[in-house]
Parts: sequence; structure tokens; C-alpha cells
Amino acid sequence: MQATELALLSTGQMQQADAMTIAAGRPGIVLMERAGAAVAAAALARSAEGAAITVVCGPGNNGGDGFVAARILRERGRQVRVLLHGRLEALTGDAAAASARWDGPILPLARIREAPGYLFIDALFGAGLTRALAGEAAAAVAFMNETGRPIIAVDVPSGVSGDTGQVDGIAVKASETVTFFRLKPGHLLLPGRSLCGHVSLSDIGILPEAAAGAATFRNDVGLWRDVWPRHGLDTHKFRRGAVAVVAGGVAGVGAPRLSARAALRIGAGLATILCEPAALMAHAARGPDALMQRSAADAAALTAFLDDPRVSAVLAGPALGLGERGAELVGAIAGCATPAVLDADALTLLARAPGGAAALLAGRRAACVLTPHEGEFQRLFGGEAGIAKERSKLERARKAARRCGAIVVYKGADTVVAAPDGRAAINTTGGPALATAGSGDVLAGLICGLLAQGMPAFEASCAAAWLHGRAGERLGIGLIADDLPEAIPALMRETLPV
Ligand SMILES: NC(=O)C1=CN([C@@H]2O[C@H](COP(=O)(O)OP(=O)(O)OC[C@H]3O[C@@H](n4cnc5c(N)ncnc54)[C@H](O)[C@@H]3O)[C@@H](O)[C@H]2O)[C@@H](O)CC1
Ligand SMILES: Nc1ncnc2c1ncn2[C@@H]1O[C@H](COP(=O)(O)OP(=O)(O)O)[C@@H](O)[C@H]1O
Ligand SMILES: [K+]
Repeated sequence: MQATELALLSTGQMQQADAMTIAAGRPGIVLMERAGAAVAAAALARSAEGAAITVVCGPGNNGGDGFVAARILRERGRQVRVLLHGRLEALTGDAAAASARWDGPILPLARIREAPGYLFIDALFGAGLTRALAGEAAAAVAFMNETGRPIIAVDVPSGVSGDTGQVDGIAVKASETVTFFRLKPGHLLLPGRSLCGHVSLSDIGILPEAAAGAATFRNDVGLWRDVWPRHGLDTHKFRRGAVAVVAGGVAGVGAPRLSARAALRIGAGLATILCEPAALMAHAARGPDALMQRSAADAAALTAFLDDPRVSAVLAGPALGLGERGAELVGAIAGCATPAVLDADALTLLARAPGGAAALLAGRRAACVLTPHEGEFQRLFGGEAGIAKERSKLERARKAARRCGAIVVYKGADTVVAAPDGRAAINTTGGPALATAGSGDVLAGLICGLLAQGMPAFEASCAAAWLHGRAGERLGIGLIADDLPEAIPALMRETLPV
């Protein structure tokens, strides 16, 4: 899939895309007929001839799609009942035209309880949702959800914001969502994603150029395949990339080793642990033999190591420790010219720095990736009103990235990767099996391993998040973080054939 097909459009961009297509000579009612037909096709696939289907229409164009679907479904032998929220005379434009083509009865929404029907079509609200559902609409949604019957949502489940995936109050819990042209962020961000059910995308004739300027993407291979590191026959270990993983003391030997192992498994040529002198023996006693260890007591030692131009990326954070040495080393990384990944303790230390992360990173001369989970994100940016006030995880990540001049990988079940230039991607691979100690350390190592191989930081972060998620899916519940790096080579062979 190409990057343009991975584009996600906000509801505003979607309206512009509609308007652009209509202005180019394709009438709105034609788009609505196609949208309604796609919804009807989904309902036909889920119901037998004679099945009872209830179509719940709202006051805007989402309702218009519902009227079209109702007409087609009745023509195809389904028993269709149409309910309308609001007055028929209040419908305007394409929705009014679509309702006029439906010549069956139209019942008020309040009668939804009379006969649930086998299947619901939710055409109450789509991209035009502006506030929480209330009154009759909220009651109807509660009833649909309670029946346990399948619900096909038109565009987005009513009550879910297409932009943020957030729900104020109540929303439809759909079995399936039929949307048009391109997905919206709300289909992928939580809780929206969990309310959409299976999402299908229908081409209703909107001009593909309408998505050309998109800066938000679903994270998939097409987004980064072209810049995936490829190594020629003449490569050697340093050309493959050398990673430095800054570690702490004896109590935290495992976490940085998970990161370093992940960096090697994703293709870096060399990985060296730089630990407190007291921890050197503990590291030396552990595998794999491919991993190297050196002691780095202070910033001077770290800087001397990073000054070697063959070291192509550095990672700090996992079990680094929150003491003076840690703070000093994070400061040294902020000032160095080596691409860096800062995770875990390094993020807490950044948040504690005078002026916060943005101040410390202001002078950075090379790419930097921050990988906060929710708690770390709050620590870093919770005090910044401009970021914290954003309702969308996508926009919070984007603003944080701009503020710090760094790639921000805002982790969770709906990980968002954002770049300072405004690009952002939402990751959907992964699952609950990844909620296990050390899983984040592996992700940070994967990113660092790709950075070391010269992959641009945004794409490296997206690729690592995607592969990490796929590895989690493949291994399933019961995986431990140590398993994740080992699953990466096979996944790379399958998804990125040379
Ligand atoms: N030409 C187009 O623009 C196309 C639009 N399409 C459909 O049109 C939809 C967007 O249509 P609209 O922009 O008319 O928006 P909606 O149909 O989502 O709803 C808009 C109406 O609902 C009201 N409203 C919003 N939130 C409410 C709430 N919580 N409680 C009560 N009323 C509320 C608004 O004031 C407005 O009157 C898309 O989701 C899609 O289904 C498709 O037909 C494809 C073509
Ligand atoms: N429910 C989930 N679905 C998908 N990914 C998840 C889920 N829970 C956690 N993850 C992923 O697992 C990783 C956990 O990282 P983190 O919270 O830093 O854990 P740790 O500190 O134990 O390494 C992140 O990449 C996160 O996106
Ligand atoms: K809807």
C-alpha cells in the first residue's frame, strides 16, 4: 500500500475533499448514493433475504447515506424500517434529496424500542458530530447497544469523534463501520478504534488528489519501505551501524541488554553497553556474546566514546537510574551530534531538567527520538497547557514533537509517532501481550538499531513500532520481552524482502 492510501484525513479535510470533488463536477448526491450503496452492501452480506433491518437516520448527510442504504436494502428483499431523529422537513441538500427517494414510512426515533429488527444501521451522526449525544439520540444509542444485535455504523459510530476517537457521553458500539475514501484518526485512536468493529473503506469517487496534502498516516510498511536500510555486499559491521546503549548499575543489567539485543536483531552491526564501572562484571557474565560492554563512569567517558565517528546512534534510559550520573549522561547526549533515542529514566531526567525537555534539547545537532508512555508523557508535557489541552492524542504528540524538535513516539495501544515537521502516524499493530515488563526497552532498541543504520528518524520510529507490534501479535499472551528481539529477523524477511 502506498503512503497516499495510508493517509488519514480529519473531518475538516474530508469535507474539503468532498467539496473539491463536487466542484470538479461530481454532484454530492452521486457521492451519497455510492456511500449508501456501500453501507447496503455491508448489510446485505450480514443478513438473509427477508431479514428485518432498522435504519436510524440523523439530521445531516450521515442520515442521507442511511436513506440511500434503506432504499437499496428494501429493493433487495430486506424488511426495512426507517427511523429519523428530527423532522423530515428540516433535512436539507443531498440528505433531503436522498430522503425523497425513500417512499416507505419514516418513524420518529422514539419508536426504536418497538421492534429492534435483526440488524441496525447507525446513520445518526458522522463527520458532523459537534457535541455529546443527549436526550432521544443518546437513549436510542443506549438501546441499540443493549440489544446486542449487530450494528453497522455509517462513516463513524455515532458519538465517536472522527478527529480524536474520543467519546463524550455515549457512543454506538458497532460491529462494522463503513467509511469513505480515507480513514480518519478517530477510527484508529482509542477508544474510537474499539467501537468501530471491523472497518471497511469504500471508494465513493472522491478525487485521490484530495488526500495529497495529508500529513497523518496509518502506520504500515508502505510508509517506510523505501527508506528501509539495505546493505550492499561490500558492507562491514561499522557501515551496518554501531549502537551505544547507556546503562546504569548492577541492579539494572537486564533492561539495557534487551535494548541492545533488539538493536542487533534489527540489523545494527555492533552494540556496546556503556555501564557504571561497578556493573561491568555483571554485564560481562551475561549473553549474548555478540554484545560488548565498556564502563562509562561519567559524561566525559560517554562523550569520548560518542566522539568516535563510527558510533552511529546512542540510546539511554532503560534502567539508567535517576541519580547524578544519569542526569549528567542525558545532558551529554543532549549536547552530542549522534542520533539518539531517549526512553524511560532518561525521559524522567529530561522532565526534571531546568526548563524541561525542550530547553535541554534546544541545541541538539542530530535526530532525537523520545519514547514516552502515558505517564512519562504527562511528566514531560503535562505542565504545558498548549499541549495538555489537546483532546486528541495525535495532536498532543504532534505539538510535543514540535516543541522539542524531536520525534515523539507516544506509546500505548494506539501509539502515535510524530515529527517536528508535522508528520504523524498512528500504529495499530500489537496487543495486550505487549503490556509486559521490558517491552518498551525492546522498542527503544529497535528504533536505535534502525537509526544506527541511517534510516531517517520518523520512518525508523514508525518501522520499529510496527514490527514490535507484529512481533507481539505473533508471540501472543505469554511472551516475555526477551522473546521480542528474537522474533524480528523472521518478520523482516517476510515483510521486507530484499
Ligand atoms: N457530500 C458529502 O459531504 C458527503 C457526506 N457523506 C456523509 O455525510 C456525513 C457528514 O454529514 P454532515 O456534515 O451533514 O454531518 P452529520 O450528518 O454527521 O450531522 C450533522 C448534523 O447533526 C447536528 N449535530 C451534531 N452533533 C450533534 C449532537 N450531538 N446532537 C444533535 N445534533 C448534532 C449538526 O448540527 C448537524 O445538523 C459523513 O459522515 C458521511 O456519512 C457521504 O454522503 C459522502 C458524501
Ligand atoms: N494493549 C496494548 N496494545 C498494544 N501495544 C501495547 C499495549 N500495551 C503496551 N503496548 C506497547 O508495549 C510497550 C510498553 O512499553 P513501556 O510502557 O515502556 O513498558 P516497559 O517500561 O515495561 O518496557 C509500548 O511499545 C506499548 O506501545
Ligand atoms: K454514524
